[in-house]
This record gives sequence, structure tokens and C-alpha cells, in this order.
Amino acid sequence: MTKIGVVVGSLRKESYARKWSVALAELFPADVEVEFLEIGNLPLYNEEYDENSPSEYTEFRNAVSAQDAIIFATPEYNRSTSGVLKNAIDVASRPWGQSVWAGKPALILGHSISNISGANAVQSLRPTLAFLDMPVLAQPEVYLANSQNYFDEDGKLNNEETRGFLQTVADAFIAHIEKTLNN
Ligand SMILES: Cc1cc2nc3c(=O)[nH]c(=O)nc-3n(C[C@H](O)[C@H](O)[C@H](O)COP(=O)(O)O)c2cc1C
Repeated sequence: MTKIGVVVGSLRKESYARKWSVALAELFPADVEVEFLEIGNLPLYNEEYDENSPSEYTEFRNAVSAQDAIIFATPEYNRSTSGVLKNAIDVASRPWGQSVWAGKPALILGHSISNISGANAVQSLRPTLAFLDMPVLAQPEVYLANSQNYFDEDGKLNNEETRGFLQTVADAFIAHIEKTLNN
């Protein structure tokens, strides 16, 4: 059983980042367990909390620690990733020397409701994940443009060509996880 944790960088109930993640999660093989790691309850990171961390921090760090691999699904906010996602990354990266991200293969899914497609958000995350020692899937890159056009009223993906692309992404990520963890 391979465990993949999904961190969604939007707290919106109707978030497209979440909808894209759900559509992708459905395409993994049966021996993959996908868990959404919620970040909306995490207090803003404060280094003083390293001494005596809030229970939300501990629970989130433990939840990340239990995963074999991580998907970061990010919207684009002002040509970068969202603050809530960066906060969650910072929380689980500390205390210094105890980051729970290290070594976990990662996938960055970027999206936006414009033609920009979250590309800047994805690029903003790359140096952070490199520093945190997370091998990020290089290809295919996942830039999803005009997200508002891809879901029906029930939140289901409405485009088979795009589902085919997401299947390619799912297959490549599984191969990336196996290669990374078996080396
Ligand atoms: C603070 C803020 C900044 C944004 N900046 C960008 C941006 O730089 N580029 C872009 O394409 N969309 C931008 N948007 C629009 C988002 O793509 C859109 O709100 C999207 O639906 C957010 O993702 P979500 O559906 O997962 O919540 C921004 C939205 C917000 C709220």
C-alpha cells in the first residue's frame, strides 16, 4: 500500500485546486491510499512554538510523516503560491532538523482561473521543496488553466481529454515514487 497525502492550498469549499486533486486521486491504482491533509486549522507559524507546539502542528506533522509521498495542489495567488500552503509547509519543516517532508517524493499541481494556469505558483514552490529535500516529479508539469471550465455542477471533471492528461500524471507520479523510494 502506497500512501499519498494531498495538501490543498486553498481553504475555499468550492476550491478548484481541491476539485483537481479529487479528480487526480481517482486515477491512482487500487493499492494507493490517498489522504487529504487539512491545513485550515493550523495557526500561523511562529518560531516560538518550536518549544511547545500547538496540538494542530503536532497532528499535521504526524499526518505528513505517515505518508510515502505528497501532492501539493496550489492555486496561484499574486503570481506565487498561497499563504496557507506556505504556512503548512513551514509548520511541518520545523523544529530545525525535524522536518517531516525530507525524502518524500512530491508532485506540484498548479491551477488558476486564467490562462496563466498556476505556472508562477508552481515555480515559486520549486526552490522551497528542493531545500526541503523533496524530489519533485519533473515531467509532466501540471499547469491547469481556466479551471472554472472543467467541472460540472457536482464538481466532477467534465473533460475526457484532460482526464487522460491527469492519468498520465498519476502514472508518472507512481513511477517517480517507486523509483525514489526504492533507491
Ligand atoms: C489573493 C488572490 C490572488 C490571485 N492571483 C492570481 C494570479 O496571480 N494569477 C491567476 O491566474 N489567478 C489569480 N487569482 C485567481 C485564482 O486563480 C482563483 O481565485 C482560483 O479559483 C483560486 O483557487 P481555488 O479555486 O483553488 O480557491 C487570485 C485570487 C486571489 C484570491
